[in-house]
Amino acid sequence: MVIDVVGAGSLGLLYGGKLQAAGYPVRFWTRTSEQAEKLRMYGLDIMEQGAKVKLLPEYIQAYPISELSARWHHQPGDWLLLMVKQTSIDEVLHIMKTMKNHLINIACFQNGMGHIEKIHAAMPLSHLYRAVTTEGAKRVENGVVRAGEGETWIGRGVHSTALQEGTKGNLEDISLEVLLQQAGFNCTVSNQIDKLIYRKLLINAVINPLTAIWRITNGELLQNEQRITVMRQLYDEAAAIYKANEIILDFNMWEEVLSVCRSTATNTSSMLADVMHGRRTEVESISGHIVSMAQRTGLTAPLHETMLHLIEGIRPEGVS
Ligand SMILES: NC(=O)C1=CN([C@@H]2O[C@H](COP(=O)(O)OP(=O)(O)OC[C@H]3O[C@@H](n4cnc5c(N)ncnc54)[C@H](OP(=O)(O)O)[C@@H]3O)[C@@H](O)[C@H]2O)C=CC1
Ligand SMILES: CC(C)(CO)C(=O)C(=O)O
Repeated sequence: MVIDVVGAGSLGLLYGGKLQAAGYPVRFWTRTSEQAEKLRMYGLDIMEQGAKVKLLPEYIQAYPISELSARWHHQPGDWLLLMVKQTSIDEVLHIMKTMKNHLINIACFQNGMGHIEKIHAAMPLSHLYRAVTTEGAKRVENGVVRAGEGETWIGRGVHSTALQEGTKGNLEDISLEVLLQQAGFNCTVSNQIDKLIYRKLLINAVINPLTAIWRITNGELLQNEQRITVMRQLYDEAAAIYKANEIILDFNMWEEVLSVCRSTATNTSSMLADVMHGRRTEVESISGHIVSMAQRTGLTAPLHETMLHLIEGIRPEGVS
């Protein structure tokens, strides 16, 4: 059993680190040789609930992504956990192009939408799984902090590679579920993964751009009426677009949005973190996706489109 973790950032280090700590061989694939070298030299600290687990350097397998294809052909992995951001998907797929004729079990953890179609086009023989998680991971010097223990759901969305009932895919679902459970994640296989993805998309589309524009934590969104009014307007616009696209969510989504703000009150949203570090954000796959969904059904999404332009407009200078 070999698990490849592509992208050794917050989520990659948390999942990869905990899988390795549970005894599964993990290979980390990093963007730079420097990060791979550092992991091999210092090991990896995983901090959760005030305790620290140290993965010793001699047990760490970390390599630059440029070596993925050659090493994978020499020793194929059983699972590939794709843990880069939406903004790095094209680059990673370009690097993986010599692996396109292989069947690889790929679990995709990205927030936002649009990546599965791209990955499917580039890796047509692979089995693609969507993963949604409410874990909170934060990369720190030589390690990662599990900021909030959440839930992880995995499944095959309707847009993923079609698999017939009873084929290997179902067994693979279970095996990844078990691996993640043994590593200490609250993980379930879901046959409603698309619903969960759309649920997360709506939450991200309301919370992320506003926290990034106002530079506030998720909890601070609820601290005055003006903020809640704009959140509600974004929510209502998205809800109408979901309805037109026949996406029915069973949950009371407005309550869910408020509840996520409360349960992650002290979080810096991922979009705010990206803006503050001058990185590209995932806004195109979040607000941009809501705009595309509106266009598909002859609607408009003026508020989400404005969010898209406001966030994209922060680059290239950034905001100090
Ligand atoms: N963090 C969290 O708690 C959660 C994150 N997510 C989602 O998970 C995804 C990953 O998020 P997160 O871990 O926070 O992001 P990070 O930015 O912390 O990690 C992404 C990692 O990918 C690396 N990377 C970029 N390009 C490449 C490449 N070409 N090859 C290999 N590695 C590459 C980056 O390297 P470098 O640093 O060198 O640029 C970085 O280490 C996002 O879509 C996010 O929305 C979902 C739920 C929770
Ligand atoms: C749920 C939320 C808003 C938590 O911070 C998130 O997913 C993000 O920051 O991207």
